[in-house]
Amino acid sequence: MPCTSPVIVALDFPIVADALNLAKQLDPTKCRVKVGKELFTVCGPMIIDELQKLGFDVFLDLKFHDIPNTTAMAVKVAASMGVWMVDIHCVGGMAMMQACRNVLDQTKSQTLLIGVTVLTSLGIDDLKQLSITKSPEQQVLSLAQLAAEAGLDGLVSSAQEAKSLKLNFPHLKLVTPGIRPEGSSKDDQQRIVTPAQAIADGSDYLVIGRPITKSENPEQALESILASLA
Ligand SMILES: O=C(O)c1cc(=O)[nH]c(=O)n1[C@@H]1O[C@H](COP(=O)(O)O)[C@@H](O)[C@H]1O
Repeated sequence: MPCTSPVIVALDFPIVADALNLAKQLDPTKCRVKVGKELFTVCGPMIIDELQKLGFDVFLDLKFHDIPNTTAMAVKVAASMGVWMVDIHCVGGMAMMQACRNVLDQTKSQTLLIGVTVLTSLGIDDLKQLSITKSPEQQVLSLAQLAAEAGLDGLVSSAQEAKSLKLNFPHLKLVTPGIRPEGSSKDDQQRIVTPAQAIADGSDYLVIGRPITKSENPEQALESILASLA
């Protein structure tokens, strides 16, 4: 059965057995899974294969950012593993984003190409330190414009920007981390939104890690998030 759930569970683990143990507690019709830098660095492509065998769509979140050729070749290899979604940093620039778009088009890949705008761990003061004088929302919208022109399939941002992004870029998929159910710890995230609010504001996919993976009962945590969306 294809997955219609908006939830993507971030499998941020340093040990492959722990990641697979968590995945086995989840139903692939009720969520997708994300493999990020920690898990991929420890175990490489085998984890993609294992999760696909369990029936999951996999978002390979390595946030590629390099010169255009290097990034495009990395995206090409990622897509050849049959991942559902892959991401790149929009700040890599137009030529880099276009090179990634072209390589996926040339190989007729179905993998969704998503551009990371402003990380959800960053607030206005962090942007100032980076000599960015725009607000997070203005910066997200500027990068989204470039991503749209480059032909990307979607964007990663906080759900705090979802309303304006959906209004301006209705054809782009919005992937929003920094999701925190009411009362849960903010951890290192700054621009947080509850699951229900994120969906109400136009998010297509909610990336959720610790509120599910660190819960005593991850399956129940996922169920209660899904129930809050119903
Ligand atoms: O690309 C991402 O997935 C991502 C982008 C972003 O701006 N913020 C962000 O938190 N993420 C990822 O989303 C996940 C969030 O995890 P939790 O904070 O535990 O819910 C982590 O795996 C992050 O790497």
